[in-house]
Amino acid sequence: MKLLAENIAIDRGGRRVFSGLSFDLDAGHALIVTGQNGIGKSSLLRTLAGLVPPTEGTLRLQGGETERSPAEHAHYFGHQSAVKPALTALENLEFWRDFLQPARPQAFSGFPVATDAALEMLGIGHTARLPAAYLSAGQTRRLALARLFVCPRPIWLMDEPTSALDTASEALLLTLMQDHLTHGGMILTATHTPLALRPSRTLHLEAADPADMPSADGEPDSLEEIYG
Ligand SMILES: Nc1ncnc2c1ncn2[C@@H]1O[C@H](COP(=O)(O)OP(=O)(O)OP(=O)(O)O)[C@@H](O)[C@H]1O
Repeated sequence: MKLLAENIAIDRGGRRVFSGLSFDLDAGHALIVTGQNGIGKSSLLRTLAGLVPPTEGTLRLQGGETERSPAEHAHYFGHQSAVKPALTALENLEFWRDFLQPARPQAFSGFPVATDAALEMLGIGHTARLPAAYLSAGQTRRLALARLFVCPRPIWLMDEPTSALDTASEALLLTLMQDHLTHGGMILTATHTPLALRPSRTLHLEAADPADMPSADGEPDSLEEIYG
């Protein structure tokens, strides 16, 4: 399974954010998207999630379920937690389990986790019957993360995934992300915090020229960066 982005351009609010962006990503690998504020990291993830259509270029998933788009193979874990405050933590998770269609192409061996087990796994089992409105910011993020486990999908699109998480939760998140890669999943994550995922490479977005037209260099700096 391989994700291919070819010559992608994205416009937001009538302005070109970047153009000519190409990269690929194999099953079991992470792509860490870096770059200064406003360069287009979130926009790229939202495009991959099917929320912002690219102005130019193509996105393809080789070896995926043929009748489904790359976005339908992906979980988007963005800045908003997509949690309904009036529902309990468990009800929120049951909603997402029933709403989302799992995607399990051949190269991906992720499996569904039961809703209560997913809450336990994220360390918030004791909040299962609480209205989500009563959860702390970090607990709400953990609840949003639990969604990724009740419905297996190979591509995780994660925008600043460590935000609002304490040190222990960050370590847990890293373990879960690494486990996802081990099962043949892919992770594209925009982050300002270094994440020690293996194997991973960096896609650094930067403004390229005096015309201030951002572009991207997807080449890793070194082999250590990929496999170290
Ligand atoms: N809904 C929108 N409408 C218009 N412009 C937008 C919209 N969302 C983002 N933009 C613009 O697109 C550009 C890229 O924003 P984006 O959020 O992708 O950057 P980012 O690299 O993720 O930034 P940060 O590191 O601050 O999160 C910015 O100039 C931003 O103002």
